[in-house]
Amino acid sequence: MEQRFVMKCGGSTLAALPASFFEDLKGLQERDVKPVIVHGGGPAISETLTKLGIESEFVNGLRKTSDEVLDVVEMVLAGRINKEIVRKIQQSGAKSIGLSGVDGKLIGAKPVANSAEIGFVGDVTDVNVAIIEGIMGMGYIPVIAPIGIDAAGQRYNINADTAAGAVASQLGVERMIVVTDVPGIMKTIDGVKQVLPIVTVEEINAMIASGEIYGGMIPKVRAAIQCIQGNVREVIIVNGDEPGVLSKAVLESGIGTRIVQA
Ligand SMILES: Nc1ncnc2c1ncn2[C@@H]1O[C@H](COP(=O)(O)OP(=O)(O)O)[C@@H](O)[C@H]1O
Ligand SMILES: CC(=O)N[C@@H](CCC(=O)OP(=O)(O)O)C(=O)O
Repeated sequence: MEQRFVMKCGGSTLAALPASFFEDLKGLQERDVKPVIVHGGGPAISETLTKLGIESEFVNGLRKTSDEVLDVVEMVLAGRINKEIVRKIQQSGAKSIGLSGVDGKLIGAKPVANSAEIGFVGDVTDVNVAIIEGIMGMGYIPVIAPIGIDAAGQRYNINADTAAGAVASQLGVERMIVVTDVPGIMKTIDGVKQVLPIVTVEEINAMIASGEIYGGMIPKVRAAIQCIQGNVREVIIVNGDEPGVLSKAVLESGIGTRIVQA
């Protein structure tokens, strides 16, 4: 039976993903396990902003986004990174279509609560699920850049973990896989730093409060909590470097960190 999952690929790991990662993805698709990809690209955006001499800063993990910054975010995410992923999937022999949340009003957005401080950063209001399902129905893997749009046509920069969580929730997939540059949520126990195989919402909240979860891990766990409080069964955080990581996450257990309802 067909099984669908959302995969979020972080900018921390994208450039380093080996060809075998995309072959693994193709293998899953052949087994009727259908992916939808939402990607980030934070480091590439920062690099391009620096090259262009445009200042940018993060406030609580979100990039302060002026109109000028927004142009660069869209150019890098919807242009370079999105097409790079589509090309790599196609090289593996699978079919793929890349688009941003602006295309077909795929990701509806509104300004975040503190937009007066951080500018054109958005929260997701709705996801045009029919477009994603249409692309999947034609046998293509959708690759989505996290730019949103509101009814007036204004664009917003959306954190990629947040966008992926919203897509997973609204598609009603069984699982979301978050591919990043660490093997899961780490915790130091008895002086030894280790990956937690499974965590609950309560444990995550305690780890944020204690500072054991910080920085880029925060939007991931927040998006995960939102997902599993809806009808997504589990969110798995894994390292893209690990050989065969996707099939291990989907078909087996015992890889990365699983975030589940208590
Ligand atoms: N408890 C934790 N376990 C693992 N990584 C953590 C933890 N808390 C914070 N992090 C940080 O989160 C980073 C991943 O987030 P980020 O750099 O934003 O990646 P991505 O580009 O994949 O979204 C890790 O590299 C690590 O520095
Ligand atoms: C609002 C906001 O911060 N948007 C992010 C979008 C990209 C992203 O989230 O990329 P990663 O997954 O690689 O971090 C940014 O501008 O960097």
